Amino acid sequence: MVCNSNALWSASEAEAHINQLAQPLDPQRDRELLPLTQSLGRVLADTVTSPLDFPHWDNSAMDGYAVRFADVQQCSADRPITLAVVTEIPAGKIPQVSIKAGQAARIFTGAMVPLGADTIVMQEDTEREGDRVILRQAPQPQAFVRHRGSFQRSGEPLLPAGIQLQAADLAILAAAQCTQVPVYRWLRVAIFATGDELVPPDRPLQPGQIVDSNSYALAALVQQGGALAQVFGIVPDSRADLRRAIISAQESADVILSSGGVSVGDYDYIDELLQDLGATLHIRSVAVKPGKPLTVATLPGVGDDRPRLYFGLPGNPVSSLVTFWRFVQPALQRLSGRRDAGCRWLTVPTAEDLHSGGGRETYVWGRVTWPQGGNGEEIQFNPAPGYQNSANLVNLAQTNALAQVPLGVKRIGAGDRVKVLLV
Ligand SMILES: Nc1nc2c(c(=O)[nH]1)N[C@H]1C(S)=C(S)[C@@H](COP(=O)(O)OP(=O)(O)OC[C@H]3O[C@@H](n4cnc5c(N)ncnc54)[C@H](O)[C@@H]3O)O[C@H]1N2
Ligand code: MOO
Ligand SMILES: [Mg+2]
Repeated sequence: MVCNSNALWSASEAEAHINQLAQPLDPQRDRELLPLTQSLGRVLADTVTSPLDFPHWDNSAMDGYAVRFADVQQCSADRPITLAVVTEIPAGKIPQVSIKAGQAARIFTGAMVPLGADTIVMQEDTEREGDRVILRQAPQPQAFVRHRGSFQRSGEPLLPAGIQLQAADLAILAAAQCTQVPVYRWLRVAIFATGDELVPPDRPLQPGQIVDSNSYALAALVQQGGALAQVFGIVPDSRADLRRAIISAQESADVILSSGGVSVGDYDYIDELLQDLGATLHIRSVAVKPGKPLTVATLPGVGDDRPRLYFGLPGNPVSSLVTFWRFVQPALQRLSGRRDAGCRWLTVPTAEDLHSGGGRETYVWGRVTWPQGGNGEEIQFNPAPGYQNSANLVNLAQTNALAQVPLGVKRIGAGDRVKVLLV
């Protein structure tokens, strides 16, 4: 089935349509429980609720003395107050006595505040004489007490579903004794490269041949994005081989990425085969440069009823990566259950003039650089030096941003601000 797929889509229309097609994994069905130590980078499938109050009990934020505020509120340099130190409470020990009028407890950071005391005085503000402590200034009431539940109450949500777990999140899960973490299963992404001219990197090149570099870039991007890359390798420009590759990808993956074979050449078979296989073709070309031929289709699931999302990326190495960054990456994030799915844009000055033909939204590849020291430099975009051509992967190395020259704009001058996609 073909649905308005012959239109030339604008980038934002294509993005919105892909967003609708990319339905997230099911948080119930598509989940696994993982040990905490294996959950870094995975996407939380459920809200995690705190089983505990944070802090778990009133405790001291300082090394010093636990006192009763009523005893010391009047004290000053002229009227120092002396309290009897009746006990010592290190961290991890349960206070053995409660503090009565005229008494104090020696206490350390993280230790439980004893009954009777309500205020901590840091030791730098005290003088110790034997088993007595002298105060010459009044503390604030409840000073340096970290109260039970003041950070978070038990039963309240600690972490929301859909976040990609980072170091600080693991710390919270550990503190909440959540040792088995509910995460979305890996999203499975099949990748294959099409073209009779392609060979793997370890084969001697014959005239007319080039190395399949796209498979390596795409697999790396899929892995970086937190999905499982299933690399199928090189498929020749043959209908039968391509058909077999698509069917086996349909059996094993949630998303299928191919590169090459989506333009108008006699050996560009992808769209025709997708139609033969019952796919719905949504998008066939987008007004972006590089990357105009971009096929987006849905295929029926094999083995389960989840539709497979198919991206036929253009073969040119830069086009293939740029369309991944602009259209596939946010879709994979969304499919993986991420609540923050989407492109990350920033507006920064460009260090050099940027050019476009004006007929397509154009992406200039390069680097956003951050100032190294506080010497007044600004964050800026630097286009990659050398020839910006969709077949030139040499100057694509170390790209971390694509500057967007909007449709109809032919030049953005050095020093002017430009919208960049962080990749
Ligand atoms: N008559 C027209 N020709 C072309 C158009 C057009 O609108 N009309 N569009 C051009 C644009 S723009 C692009 S981008 C390419 C896209 O072509 P395909 O997606 O069909 O890709 P192929 O033809 O298979 O290959 C294009 C190019 O890329 C090299 N390639 C392919 N696969 C890989 C790989 N895995 N690793 C590295 N390099 C690869 C391939 O050798 C070709 O040089 O179409 C234009 N043509
Ligand atoms: O879009 Mo093609 O990617 O210009 O070479
Ligand atoms: Mg072609």
